[in-house]
Amino acid sequence: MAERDVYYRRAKEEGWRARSAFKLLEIDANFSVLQGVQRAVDLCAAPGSWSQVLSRVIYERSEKKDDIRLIAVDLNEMAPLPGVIQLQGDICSTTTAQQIITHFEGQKSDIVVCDGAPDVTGLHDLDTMMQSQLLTAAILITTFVLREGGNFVAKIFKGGDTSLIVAQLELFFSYVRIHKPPSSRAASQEAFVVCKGFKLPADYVPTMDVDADPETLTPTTRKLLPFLVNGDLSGFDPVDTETIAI
Ligand SMILES: C[S@@+](CC[C@H](N)C(=O)[O-])C[C@H]1O[C@@H](n2cnc3c(N)ncnc32)[C@H](O)[C@@H]1O
Repeated sequence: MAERDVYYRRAKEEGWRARSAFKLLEIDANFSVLQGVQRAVDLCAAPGSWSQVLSRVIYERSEKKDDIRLIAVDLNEMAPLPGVIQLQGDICSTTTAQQIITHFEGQKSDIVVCDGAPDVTGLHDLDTMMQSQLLTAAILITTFVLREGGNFVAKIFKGGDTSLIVAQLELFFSYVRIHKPPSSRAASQEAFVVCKGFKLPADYVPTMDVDADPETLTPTTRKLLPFLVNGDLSGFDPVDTETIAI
């Protein structure tokens, strides 16, 4: 039986909505990203197998079950899951970031995960570019909603500018790894970034407004935003890079 069928069958047997559940379970088994998590944001969540994993693992491990908050966001509607607040929206929109914050009642999340994938065209470069736009949106939302020290897991397409993605994430996380779980099909260009130890650089003020008037941004945000959005390093020099090191 082909490898993918094993995961597909196991997903059916164990009640997961998609075989993707095993990817997050395997990432957690390797990196303990769900340890101690009470609040979680699942970006690009439909049909909901990662939300199921978050819900099951967090409820199983938590001693303060009343204090658990899980938010799932997707463009598409998703069948309800007990204990999961659902937002139907675009992760590239400022409104989505604001709605997440509202649902957490001012508190921040312990983890943000994003398994987002654009509609694949089969054109490798285009697919990789659209995927990295989703990843950028996920990083920008994360700068609003993740607590200091929190974790981030997101899908990437390998073969894009992986080193640029890692450089972007290292601005915000003390630990960044690229990982391909065994349940991710070998032929797929998909992999995951696993990041821990979130910290906003000093003077970085979160924004989703990638076209913001530079004059309205703090100096650090003004320098980092072009880099985050399109990898433009022209605003950097070695001194600047040291200044923003976290
Ligand atoms: C691979 S599926 C996610 C599977 C999910 N992690 C699970 O385990 O069930 C990718 C999802 O990304 C969503 N998506 C793509 N672009 C999006 C965007 N801009 N905003 C929100 N969701 C998006 C799609 O609607 C799709 O449901």
